[in-house]
Amino acid sequence: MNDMSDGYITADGRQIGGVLMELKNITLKFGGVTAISDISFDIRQGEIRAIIGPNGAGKSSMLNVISGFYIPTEGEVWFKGYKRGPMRPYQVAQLGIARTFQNIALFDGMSVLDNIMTGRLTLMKSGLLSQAMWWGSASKEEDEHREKVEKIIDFLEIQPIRKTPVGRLPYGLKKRVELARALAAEPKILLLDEPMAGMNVEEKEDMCRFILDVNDEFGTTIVLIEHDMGVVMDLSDRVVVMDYGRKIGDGPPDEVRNNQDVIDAYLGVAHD
Ligand SMILES: Nc1ncnc2c1ncn2[C@@H]1O[C@H](COP(=O)(O)OP(=O)(O)OP(=O)(O)O)[C@@H](O)[C@H]1O
Repeated sequence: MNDMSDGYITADGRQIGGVLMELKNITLKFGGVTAISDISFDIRQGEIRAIIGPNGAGKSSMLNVISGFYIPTEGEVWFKGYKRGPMRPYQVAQLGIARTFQNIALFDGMSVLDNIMTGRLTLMKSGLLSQAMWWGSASKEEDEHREKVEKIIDFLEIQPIRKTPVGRLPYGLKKRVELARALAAEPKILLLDEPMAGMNVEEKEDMCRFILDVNDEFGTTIVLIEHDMGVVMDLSDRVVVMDYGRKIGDGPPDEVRNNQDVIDAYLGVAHD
């Protein structure tokens, strides 16, 4: 990984593109608590970028800045070459940013298919009223949305449960449905907040495979927070390491793994 101006080639031969999002000198304060302190890094087209760090390091806060949910106290977020201002959630979705949550956020009483359909709401031109008035064209549009959703269902191998209410599914499958819903929005950047949390080994292996396949098949840029170090090191192209709201490492997994500050942070070495 030498000159990164136009991207780089990963160890497994994938082409990573130019900068998609740039976070410049981000500071985020909650009253007297500084959750993020003057952090800068970029996210490149097609990359799998991880954010790691001990509990309370500021990872979730950073994901919320990336998603546009939090406005940084200081610093700038640049996306596709434009400085981003405050945005409403639907504007975030329209920009092509989708996410999954640490605690699953699905509609338990609705089927898998209908839950995934909700991921396409921001892409739907026809509102409920116009669907009622112009059911002909609206249903054509709905057919197109269903077609896209069926492709995602095939891709994530959840055909057998497409009609099942989400509340009846085991944890690992719920997580997969959440991934499917996020993908239904056809995001440019997919944010995954601890996608493996609470999973058994087999479920983790499946989720790893799907994340890699999504990145490979759709070219989706992926940013993830994850506590399982093995998963992070296997999946990620580059890793940002946070500790006490600061950035203490940033680079490919092998580099980060050997960074003394990172080793100290994980071993709980006292700060000066
Ligand atoms: N909404 C909030 N109001 C006040 N303080 C907050 C808020 N959100 C986060 N913090 C504080 O900011 C710091 C960073 O929290 P954050 O949740 O971003 O860390 P994290 O690395 O994601 O932690 P974990 O791995 O435990 O989820 C912590 O000290 C936390 O208490």
